[in-house]
Order: sequence, then structure tokens, then C-alpha cells
Amino acid sequence: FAPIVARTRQVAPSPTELDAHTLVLVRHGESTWNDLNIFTGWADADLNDKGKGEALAGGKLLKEGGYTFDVAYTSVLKRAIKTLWIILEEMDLMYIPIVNTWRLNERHYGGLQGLNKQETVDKHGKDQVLVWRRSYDIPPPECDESSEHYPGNDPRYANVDKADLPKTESLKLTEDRFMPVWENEIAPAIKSGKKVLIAAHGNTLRALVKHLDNISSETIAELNIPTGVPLVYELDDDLNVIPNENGIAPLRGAYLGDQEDIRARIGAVMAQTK
Ligand SMILES: O=C(O)[C@@H](CO)OP(=O)(O)O
Repeated sequence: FAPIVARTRQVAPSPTELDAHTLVLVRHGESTWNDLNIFTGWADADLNDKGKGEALAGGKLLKEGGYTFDVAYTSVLKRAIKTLWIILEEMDLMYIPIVNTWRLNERHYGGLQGLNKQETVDKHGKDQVLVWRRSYDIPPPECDESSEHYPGNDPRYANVDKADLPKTESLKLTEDRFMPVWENEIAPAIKSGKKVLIAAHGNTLRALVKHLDNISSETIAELNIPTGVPLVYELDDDLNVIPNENGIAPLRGAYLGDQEDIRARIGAVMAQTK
């Protein structure tokens, strides 16, 4: 596949210049279902060639910026896992431990999984679909237990308590199931001095930055995260964000790369339902 050439300069501060904890977040590169504009959620859509190129470009930016990592966290979905693998290979860091957790999965899209986003707008109206996509605490309709999209039918979740497996999730429910792994594993790892990379999904990362940047439930509705772009946070010892002047509000961490291009890519995520 063709790497997307990084015509970019590094904008976040060099990690060596700051006495702080560096945390890097990256949403997976474009998937086949992103390209087809299909609600994905916990469906295991693969990266497409563009997505692989985005992941490679993200890895190059991190390498050029002098970043390094001690441990990486990702979901149990291949678009995030492969994004992580591509980045770690590019950075020559394939030896670091990778923790895969279902708690980092994309938000479960319930009965919308597998449906085309624009066709769903045509059927239910733009406002309703925007509520399902971006409201904080209103989940989409549930999928039923006979559905291929019900995680209870997927062997990869055999070890998860059925009561914890969603049939749909709002951003709030996504946050509720993600936060335990943040509080119990990731935050302690960062505090102990480990440099952490998280390769995850649009809505799990929205839940995380909502927490890191104290973003309100109203403001988070407006926030979209582009695919494959490293988002760098510097955190103090209590894991409060040290604001970066290049942060695109309400984020106080900064995306690595060409800021104009990144803003255009954020707009494209928003425009998936018109
Ligand atoms: O389909 C999905 O699972 C997500 C991420 O691709 O979409 P949206 O941005 O609409 O929440």
C-alpha cells in the first residue's frame, strides 16, 4: 500500500523538553466500513489501504518526533490492532507489551451496526441520527440477542460476564465501561513512569479526552476525532493535562502533523451524515 506522505512538521513539544508524562492516543486508520459509510461499532471491519497508509504516516510522525513507548493498549478489533502493529513496526518497537481489552472497543452501535449512515438519515432524519451518533447519553436502538452483532454470540467475548456485554451504547455507557481499565491499569502505568500509546476508536477516544480535558456533555457532541493522527498529551504527576498551545479546542493535547489537513479530516468525520 502507498504510505501517505507526511508533508508535515511536528507541532507538539518534544517529550524530552518537558518533565511530564507523555500519553499518545491514536484512532485507527480508515476501515473498509468507514469508507462505505457504515455504522461499525463492535463489527470487526478491517483497515483498507488508505487506513494502512494513515497508520504508517502516524508511525513516521511519532518516530520523527522522537517519541517512544513502554506499553501499548488497544481493543480486540482488528482495525485498531493493525493500526498499532503498523505504528510499532515503523517505530521499531514491536517488542513492547500490547494489552488488548474489549473495554477499549468502539462504542457498540446496537441496531444501527451494519447500516449505511446516509440511508439511516434518509429513513430517520438528520436530527435523530445526530442524536444517536453524538448525544452524550441517548443510545441507539438495541440489537437483539439473535443478531450477529450481539457480542454474546462472539467467541472473543466468551470470558466477559454476559451482564457486561452491551446490546447498544451511548457515549456515556462507553465511558462507563472504558473508565475501569483507565483507572485500574492505564493511569497507574502512566503514573509509574511508563510511556503509553493507546490505539483505539473514535468514540472510546472521545470518552477518554472528555475525561482528560474536562469536556462537558454538550461540548463533547461537537467533537470528532480523525483517523490515524497521533494526539499527544503531556500530563503532570496527577495526570492533569499540561495544555499545548496547538491544541484544537476543547482539546488541550495536540495532534501531530499538518494542522490544516487535520482540521479538514475532522470536518469529514462530522460530514458522514448530512
Ligand atoms: O461507525 C462507527 O462505529 C463510528 C466510528 O467510525 O462512527 P461515528 O463516527 O458515526 O460514531
